[in-house]
Amino acid sequence: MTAGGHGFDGVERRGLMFVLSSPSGAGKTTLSRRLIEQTPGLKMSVSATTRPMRPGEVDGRDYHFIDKATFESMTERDELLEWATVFDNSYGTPRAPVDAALAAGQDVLFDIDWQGTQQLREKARDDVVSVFILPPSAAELEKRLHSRAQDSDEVIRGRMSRASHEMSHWAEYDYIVINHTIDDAFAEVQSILKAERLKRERRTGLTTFVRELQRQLET
Ligand SMILES: Nc1ncnc2c1ncn2[C@@H]1O[C@H](COP(=O)(O)OP(=O)(O)OP(=O)(O)O)[C@@H](O)[C@H]1O
Ligand SMILES: Nc1nc2c(ncn2[C@@H]2O[C@H](COP(=O)(O)O)[C@@H](O)[C@H]2O)c(=O)[nH]1
Repeated sequence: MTAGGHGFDGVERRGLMFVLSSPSGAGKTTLSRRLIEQTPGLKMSVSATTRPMRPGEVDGRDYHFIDKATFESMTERDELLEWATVFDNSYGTPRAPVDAALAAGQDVLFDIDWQGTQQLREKARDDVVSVFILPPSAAELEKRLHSRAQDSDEVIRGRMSRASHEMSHWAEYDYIVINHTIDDAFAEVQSILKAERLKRERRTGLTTFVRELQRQLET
C-alpha cells in the first residue's frame, strides 16, 4: 500500500499510517494539531463528515463537511479508505490524499474511531501504528468536553454515555497514552512516532546502506 520515501537520515523507508483514537474529548485533536505543527514529513488525513460544522471549524481544514447524499456516493464509488457511523453522523477517510501522501514518502496522521482503525488494520496491518488516548478520569473527560464549549449539553451527555463503549476497544491498540497534561501526552505520542519511524522492517533502504558501509570497510 505504501511507497518509499527518505527518512531524516537519508535511508529509504516505507511511510506509515499513524492513528489516534479515544473517547470524545480525551485530546486527539489537540495532540494531532501539535504533531502536525512539529513533525516534518507528517500529513493530516482530513476526514469527510455529515456532522454540522462547529464554531471555529474550517471546511477543508478540520473536515470536509458534506451532505448525506455526497457521503453515500463517495462510499459507492469506493472513494473512502474507511468509514463509520459515529454519534449518529457519518465519517470517512478520503482515499486519494492518503495514497498520494504515502506515495510521496510522507507519513499520514488519522484522528478516527475504533471502527475505522479496525478497517485500516485489515487493509494494511504492517503500515498502521495505533495509539489510544485515555483521559485521566471520567470527571476530567466531562470537564474537557464542557471547556471546549462547542457542543450542547445534550451532545455532551450523549458523548459521555458512549465513552465507556469507545474505551472498551483500548486493547486493540499498539500503544496507550493517558492524557494527564498535554505536554507529557504530546511527548509520549511524539516518542512513539519517532521510534516507529526507525523500525528496521520499514527502513527498506538499510540493506543498500549497510552494503555500502561494508564496501567502504573492505576496500
Ligand atoms: N491534557 C489536557 N488538559 C486539559 N485540557 C485538555 C487536555 N487535552 C485536551 N484538553 C482540552 O480538552 C478539550 C477536548 O480536546 P480535543 O478536542 O482535543 O478532544 P478530542 O479527543 O479530539 O475530541 P473529539 O473526539 O470530540 O473530537 C479541548 O478543549 C482541549 O483543549
Ligand atoms: N472511522 C472514522 N472516525 C472518524 C473519522 N473522522 C473523525 N472520526 C471520529 O469521530 C468521532 C467524533 O469526532 P468529532 O470531530 O465529531 O468530535 C471521533 O472519535 C473521531 O476520531 C473518520 O474519517 N473515520
